[in-house]
Amino acid sequence: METLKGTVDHIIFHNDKNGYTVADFDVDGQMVTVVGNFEELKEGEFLKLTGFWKEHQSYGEQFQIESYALDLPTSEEGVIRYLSSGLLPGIGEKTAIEIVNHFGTDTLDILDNHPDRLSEVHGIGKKTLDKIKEVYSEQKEIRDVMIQIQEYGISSTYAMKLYKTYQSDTVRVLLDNPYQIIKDVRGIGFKIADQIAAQLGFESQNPKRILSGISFCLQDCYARGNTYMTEKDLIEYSAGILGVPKEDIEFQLQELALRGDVRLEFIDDEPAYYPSALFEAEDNAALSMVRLAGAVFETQTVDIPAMIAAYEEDMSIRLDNRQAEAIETAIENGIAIITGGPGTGKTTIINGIVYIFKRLGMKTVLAAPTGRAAKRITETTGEPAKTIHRLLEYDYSGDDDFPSFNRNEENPLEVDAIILDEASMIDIVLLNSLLEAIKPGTRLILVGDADQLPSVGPGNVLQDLIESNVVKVVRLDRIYRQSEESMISINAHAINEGMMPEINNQSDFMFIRTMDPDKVLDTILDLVAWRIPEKKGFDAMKDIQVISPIKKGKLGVISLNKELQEVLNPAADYKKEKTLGTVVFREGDKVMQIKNNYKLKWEDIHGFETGEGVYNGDIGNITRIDEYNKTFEILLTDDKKVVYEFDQLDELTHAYAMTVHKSQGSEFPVVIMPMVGGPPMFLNRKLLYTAVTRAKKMLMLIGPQNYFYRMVKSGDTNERRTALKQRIKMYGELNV
Ligand SMILES: Nc1ncnc2c1ncn2[C@@H]1O[C@H](COP(=O)(O)OP(=O)(O)OP(=O)(O)O)[C@@H](O)[C@H]1O
Repeated sequence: METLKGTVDHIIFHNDKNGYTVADFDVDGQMVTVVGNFEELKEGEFLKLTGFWKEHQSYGEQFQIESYALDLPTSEEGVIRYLSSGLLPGIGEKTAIEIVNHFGTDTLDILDNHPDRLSEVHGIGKKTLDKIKEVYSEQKEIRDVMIQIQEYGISSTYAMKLYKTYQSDTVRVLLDNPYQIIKDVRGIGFKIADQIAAQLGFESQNPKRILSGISFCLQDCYARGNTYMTEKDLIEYSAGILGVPKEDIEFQLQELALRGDVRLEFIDDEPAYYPSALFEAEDNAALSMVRLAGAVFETQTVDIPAMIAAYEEDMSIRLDNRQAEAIETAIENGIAIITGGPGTGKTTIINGIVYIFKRLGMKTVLAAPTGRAAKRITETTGEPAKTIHRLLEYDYSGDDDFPSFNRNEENPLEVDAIILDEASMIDIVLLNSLLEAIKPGTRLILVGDADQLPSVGPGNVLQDLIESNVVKVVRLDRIYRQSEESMISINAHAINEGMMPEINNQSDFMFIRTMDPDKVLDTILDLVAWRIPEKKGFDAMKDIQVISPIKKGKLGVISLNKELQEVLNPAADYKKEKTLGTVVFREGDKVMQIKNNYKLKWEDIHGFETGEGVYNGDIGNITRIDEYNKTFEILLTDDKKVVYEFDQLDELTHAYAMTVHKSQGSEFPVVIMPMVGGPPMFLNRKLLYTAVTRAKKMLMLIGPQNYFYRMVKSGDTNERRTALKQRIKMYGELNV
């Protein structure tokens, strides 16, 4: 390792997201290029850099920075360069020389301790002096704090993040409770805070450490979809992570419960802990469910069979008994659940309910947990559907994990009925928010496929509701989309029942058997880029979607995206590119929005319509990268043009391939999926069933057949620890 001392002369490049910076650095008048990760670097700063020299293919010799610290120059020449670097307002080279001529090597000491003496120098008036004093003292504070925290061995990147949050309080906060930074500083989790604490000399049995470690374990539990952890599991897990005796965990758990951070409950006679917010969500949701389900509607005056008959006539179909029962149940009850596999008529029933409610003069809204799903429902029903976040008027300023909404108990939705499609995707927190905004007398109809993967967020909502036996459930079981040539629906139903489907490569459900992962990859690339577009006329970008059960590895989404980009949109001189970390975004790329952004503006390219809101799962193509304005232009599949700033790039990912979880709620003409091996916890029947049901016209599975077989036979090993079912039963029995 070497050290360099000098002034930041010019920042050539800075990536706001990961801090990657390239700069010209002035070492005693000699310019060198330095590269490294900086939270924020200012031109003019004097730094001590530690790192090593390396040769870059195109740019020659560069200094790669491992760590840095703010420092001060010692030579007169260095001080002149430092003062005139632009860091201090009103000081150019001429004034800097005059200052140093006057004070010599004491200059910085004068600035630190007797800044008023600067007025002795010709050309520095009161205004300039005041400004210099202000900026210099800010600089000094940053320098002092940074020097102090870096002495504890905290890396420069974290040191700057900490300083930005706490400023002059940084050291005090760190010494008092380094675990506090997990809550306050974005991007710092338990593991980093724990390392910092160790460097500060915190013992492993320090109560603050144990409290924070338990919270981390609980958080990890709900990141896996559970709402609680049994006491036994939580103690074992925490003791393992923290490396302390179980008794220490038990003791601090009581402390957390006393503080109200966690909630102790007995579930099936076993003690269990919830993060308090999740307990509230689950318990409130259960209570609201029971209350809504208990609503009685006067429907004697409504001739339901006649209304159904009118709908049948208008649509020229004949509903089967279950379908008719589904509509009746929705009309007669406060809550109804309508569940069924693909092609069993869920959309047909939604249309029927909307049709009848309209005739009854009822105000009805359609909603879905994701933007993609809402869009699809709008397309299939012809009725406008909203995301739940939109419906409830999401408050942007809040925390994404526990969102707050303008529609709530005090300001409920003024509607007569809410139909929620893709209900399997709703998590417990969002369900609770929705229920809070529903006033008595409003009907709630949940439509979905209970056999699909549960929500990404915590809870197992749809299945728990069904199993509670308190809410009315109708299961649609007859498949209508079953024309002779369509094996996708038939096979999806077979998979769902744990039976090996019939595979006949003449149908729309195909399986290509290949053992070698390299071959699987080659086949996918060949199919997407050439064979399917040429032989079947599907568009490689628009119609074909590759999905994968995994993110990492050769057949994971990250690698597939790189490979598919290479064949579908290779680099070319005329295509501009922008790199984010290791990902290259290129004009022409297929990309996907990965979070809901309700403020992002769009413009319909066919008309003058404009609006706001681009949703998690929206797909489009990069049509333009504009280096000058630092923007990206994206054309979404529904012909909306959206302009992103460069610093919003982390809201996008390539969409040549996506995970099965991400594909939930969307459908594609052609779906291609590699078969990969892995634990049944992740690779199970539900996942396969969800993947298969994404395909509308053609499905191709590629890989070893035994992986396929294992998934079909694996059953539902994805059991989550949730207690919505038990709570609904309990409140139901209490007759609240
Ligand atoms: N009772 C019926 N008689 C005749 N055709 C029906 C009947 N019910 C549904 N269909 C037809 O079956 C097809 C599938 O129905 P629908 O789209 O409502 O099912 P779905 O459950 O919403 O499917 P998916 O979840 O796969 O989108 C449609 O073409 C629909 O018109």
